[in-house]
Parts: sequence; C-alpha cells; structure tokens
Amino acid sequence: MNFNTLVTRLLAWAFPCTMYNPWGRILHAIFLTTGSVFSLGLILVTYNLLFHPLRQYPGPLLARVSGLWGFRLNLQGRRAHEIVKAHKKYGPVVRIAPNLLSFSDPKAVREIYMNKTFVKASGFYAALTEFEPHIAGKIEALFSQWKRLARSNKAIDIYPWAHMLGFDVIYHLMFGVDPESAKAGKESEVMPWLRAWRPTFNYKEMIPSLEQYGPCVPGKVGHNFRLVQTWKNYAMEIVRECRKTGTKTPFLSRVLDGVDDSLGRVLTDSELAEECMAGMFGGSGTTANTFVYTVWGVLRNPSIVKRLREELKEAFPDRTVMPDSVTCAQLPFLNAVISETLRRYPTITGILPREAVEDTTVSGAHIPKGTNVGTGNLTIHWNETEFPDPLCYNPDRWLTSNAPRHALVPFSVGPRKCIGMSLAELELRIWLAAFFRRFNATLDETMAEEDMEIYDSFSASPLGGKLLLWLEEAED
Ligand code: HEM
Repeated sequence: MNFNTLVTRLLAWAFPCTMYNPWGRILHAIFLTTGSVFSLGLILVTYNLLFHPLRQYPGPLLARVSGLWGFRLNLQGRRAHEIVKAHKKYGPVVRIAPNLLSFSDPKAVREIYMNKTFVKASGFYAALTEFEPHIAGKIEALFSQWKRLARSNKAIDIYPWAHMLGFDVIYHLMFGVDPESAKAGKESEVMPWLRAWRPTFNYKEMIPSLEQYGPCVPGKVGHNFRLVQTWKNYAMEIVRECRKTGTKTPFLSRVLDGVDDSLGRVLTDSELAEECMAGMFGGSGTTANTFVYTVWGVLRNPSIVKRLREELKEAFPDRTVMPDSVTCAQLPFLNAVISETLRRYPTITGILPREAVEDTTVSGAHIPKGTNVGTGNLTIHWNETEFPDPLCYNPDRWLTSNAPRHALVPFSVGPRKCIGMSLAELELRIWLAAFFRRFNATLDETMAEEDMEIYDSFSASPLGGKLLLWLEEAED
C-alpha cells in the first residue's frame, strides 16, 4: 500500500463523512497533495543521505539533503561565511549542497579551474591603454564632485559615487557611450536593474522555472525578476541598434561577430544581450566595492596611510597630474594594498561551480562524473596556514619574497577566469593612487566594523551599504 492510499483509507476511517461532501473532498485533496510532496521529499532526503555518490562527504545535515541550507544563508548574505565555518568543522572537503563539494585547500583552486574545457574568448583588453584617458577623465569628474561636497562641511558617502564611476567605466568601454553618472551626480537608470539581478539567482537556484515565470510572481521576488526583464529588453535594444549602426567597440565587435568557443556558433541576440548584462554586472560593482574596501582598510591604519602617501608623492610629485597606469603598476606598496584588499575583502565570494565531465580526483578526493565542485574566495583567502591572522588587513604580507601568491585568486584562474581582470587592476591603481594623492581623508566616527562586514550574495558588498568620509584636498 502506498502513502496516498494509506492517507485516503485513514481519512475515510477517521472522518467517514469527508468522502461524501464537497468540503470533505477538498480536505481529501489537500491531504493527498501534502502527502505526495511529503513522500517525494522523503525519497529525496533518503537518496541524498544514503545513496547519492557524494554520501561519504561530510557537511551540515541540511546541506547534504537539500539546497535549503544555501538558499536560507543566501537570503541572509552569509553563505560564504558559513562555508568557512563548515570547513573548520568538517575538514578540507565539505558537501555544501546535495551535489556540490567545496574545497578549502588553495591547491584545489588550480586543480579545479585550470582543468580543461570552457574556453572563454578574450582579447578586448588590447584596447585598454587607449581607453585609459577616458578612465582618467571620469575620475577627474568624480573628484570635482567630491571637492564640491567637501566644501559643504559634511561627511561624504563615497559608496554610491564609487558605484557610479564603476558603472560609467564599464558601460563606456563596452558600448562606446559615456553615461556620465558620476559627472552628473545621478545614477543611471540601469543601475537599479543591476542590483535586482543577484537576488533572482538565489531563487532560480531553488526553482529553475522562475527563469521564465519569475516576472509573473507577485511581490518583491517578482519585482526583481521584472526589473531584470526590463534590463534584458534594454540590452536587446542595444544589440539590435549596434547591429543596425555597425558600432564597433572592442567588446561589441568581439561578441557581435565572434563565434562562441564553447558553443561553436555565433550568439543569438538574446545570448548577446546576456553577455552585455554579464559585462555590466561583472565590471561595475566588483571594482567599485574593491575601491571602497581599500579606502576602508587603509584609512583605519595611519601607518599604512603614511607609507602609501609617501610612495605616491615620490612617484607623482605633481599631485594635480593624473597618475598613469604604467608607473602605478611598478609601485610595490600601492599594489600590496590592492592585493590585500582583494584577499581580505574579495568581491566575488560565491562558490564558482564546475561540473566533472568524467570521474576524477581533487585534493585526493574522488569526484564522480556529474558532481559539482568549487572553491570560494573567503575559504581560500582566509586560510590560516597561508595567511596567518587572516582577518587582519596587512599589506606587508605581499612585500616578502615568499608571499603566497598562489592562494590569491580573486579573479579565479583558468580558461573561465574573469575577463575584466586587467581593466579592474588598471582602474583601481589609477583611481586609488589619485585618491590618496589628492585627498586627505578620514573616516567618519559613526563608521563601525559591522557597516563594512561582507554581505555575501555571490558578490560581496559592505553590509551597511555606505562609507562615510571627511575629505580635504591635500596640499603637498
Ligand atoms: C575587482 C574587480 C573584479 C573581480 C574581483 C572579478 C572577479 C571575477 C570572478 C571571480 C569571475 C568568475 C570567473 C569564473 O567563473 O571562474 C568573474 C567573471 C567575469 N568578470 Fe570579473 N571581476 C572583476 C572585474 C571585472 C571587470 C572590470 C569586468 C569587465 C568586463 C568583469 C567582467 C567579467 C565577466 C564578463 C565575467 C564572466 C566570465 C565568464 O563567464 O566566463 N569583471 N569576475
């Protein structure tokens, strides 16, 4: 006798009248539906715990049986932190979802991400040097705004401004049009759409059909899907317009005409629009948050401020001249500061899953075909063996000859690593060098550690969503 038959018989026995009136039938249907869902759940849980190929790997019970563990933590912005804790409790290989293993050994990063397939075309960064004057111009425009605000004798929240600059740079580079948000002091209409994207991933991970039906869901969840749909339509419009006018930015010519390596064909308009969305999303908030976290990390330590300013003053005696990327790339302390920010506050914190296309091993663990494996940057970058006292912001880690560079992977590694790494590094170097050369900055006394704690929603941002500073133009 199966579960549903059992429920039907029990109901008929306990409440004979239920079978003969409409309310009884509704009750009956409810019991049957609940029973079916419950039976299915029970089968899944039993399979995941006792029969799944990953059953021997340790992890939190809820994570081993369902995706709910990650889903709940994603909603709280704490998934990456809990994965760090899970590794401390369960060891170097942890089952963080029924079919997903997380690894904490930095050696696993290369074993996973430098391992075959998924070739991603690159090449649009040859044009970076030509684009540098545009980046410099945008930084000048931003600093004019900050100088203006500094005169009003109020603390300035640099967080939204940093995001405007990050967005302007990537949008201009990709589409050849400068949105001038930082110059105007007003965010582009696209930016709220970008912010809506991340939460939709979390829901789609649990219920994949939301990809199609998400916009029909009422309330806040559906609202995010509707914003993303508007953004997709907008990106489709850009693609069509570019096809019509033959616009040829390095990014667009690559994606419009190029054959996608993994698909072996030219992309459809819809796929192209998604590439454009990925570029806008991947290229703006990540760089902006890295800038914000660097300012926070540096300003809390006067000796770091002093050393950085001395190095910059020597390299760029005239503070009114915009630092150039070639000189910046050669400044040891500036680059140590940026590396330390990318380590302590990596702006991509989510596990980047890779599917095993055949049976293999990672860090000595057997990985059956079809399993997803991955590493997360908090786990790798906060590894106590590689980085003693990992939560301490200490740029000196990067100034020794045996600095653990192999364990610093903020852009990931391998064929699918970030395509914007060179742009991000160039932008951050000029922007930070100019900032610390032009301004004497201090943190507003209301800023607390909790405000800057990492809120993890795959990408990381400060929990408080602000960084309040007092700015004064430097005089030397
Ligand atoms: C500090 C800044 C940045 C960080 C930390 C960062 C980090 C990352 C990481 C970890 C990935 C995932 C790679 C993987 O799946 O293995 C990624 C992908 C990507 N990034 Fe970045 N990124 C940054 C800036 C940028 C910029 C400026 C762009 C501009 C184009 C960009 C565009 C992309 C794109 C399009 C992808 C998807 C690549 C793919 O799917 O193959 N990122 N980034």
